[in-house]
Amino acid sequence: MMNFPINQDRDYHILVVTSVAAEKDAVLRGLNASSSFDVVTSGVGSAAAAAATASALARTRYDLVVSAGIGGGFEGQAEVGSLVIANEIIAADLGAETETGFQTIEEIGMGPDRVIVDEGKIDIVKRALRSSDLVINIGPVLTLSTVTGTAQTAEKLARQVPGAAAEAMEGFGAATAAEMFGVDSMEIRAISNTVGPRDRSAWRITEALETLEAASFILSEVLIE
Ligand SMILES: O=C(O)c1cccc(C(=O)CC[C@H]2O[C@@H](n3cnc4c(=O)[nH]cnc43)[C@H](O)[C@@H]2O)c1
Repeated sequence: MMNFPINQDRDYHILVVTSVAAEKDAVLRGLNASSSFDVVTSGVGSAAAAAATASALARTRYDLVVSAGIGGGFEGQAEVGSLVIANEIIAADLGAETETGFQTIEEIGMGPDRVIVDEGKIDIVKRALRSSDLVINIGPVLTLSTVTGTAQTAEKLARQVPGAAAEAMEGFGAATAAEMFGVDSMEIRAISNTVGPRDRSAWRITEALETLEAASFILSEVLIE
């Protein structure tokens, strides 16, 4: 079994941030009481995720923060039931509206619009997850304040971030808090729905939570206990 390149002197300690209790429960079922992980529920949105992450990091030393939950998959990039591992965690609606269109926070010179995930960690997780039945996609995961509800917005976001794999609402908040504490972060999203016209009845939440549980089980196995 492959392991993170960790400090062998002590346990590697990971904080998992989920938005709602059902996601936390799925992660906990998968982790099977592993002592290397703490799982918290932040509430929905980037601000809640940042606050919960910072609060946990201020109390306890962690080596890695993982924003985990269900998410929307971009058509042709991540199908319902698959798992997305973020290589970039992007604040896709943080910026300014201009006469010529949306400009990101980075484009208007107000700070970075993304957190780049360490490639080595993605590789370890990806290889571990490959031994499972899960369908894995790696790509940018967008953090939005509003769930996309039209084909037009889905297309706009796909143009704005070529290769965007998924969208959710917490990743950038958790990753920014982690960065401020000098801690690496990742984001994993189990795809419950396709990004596009709103149809909440089509969300496959049970299937996505099963994917999240299975991914969490494998994550717990790639760590040294
Ligand atoms: O109703 C339930 O049983 C239930 C169980 C687990 C999770 C939920 C949520 O509604 C989670 C909200 C959470 O999901 C993310 N999400 C999911 N799909 C999208 C999307 O298409 N666009 C943006 N975010 C999405 C998001 O991170 C929310 O915080 C309900």
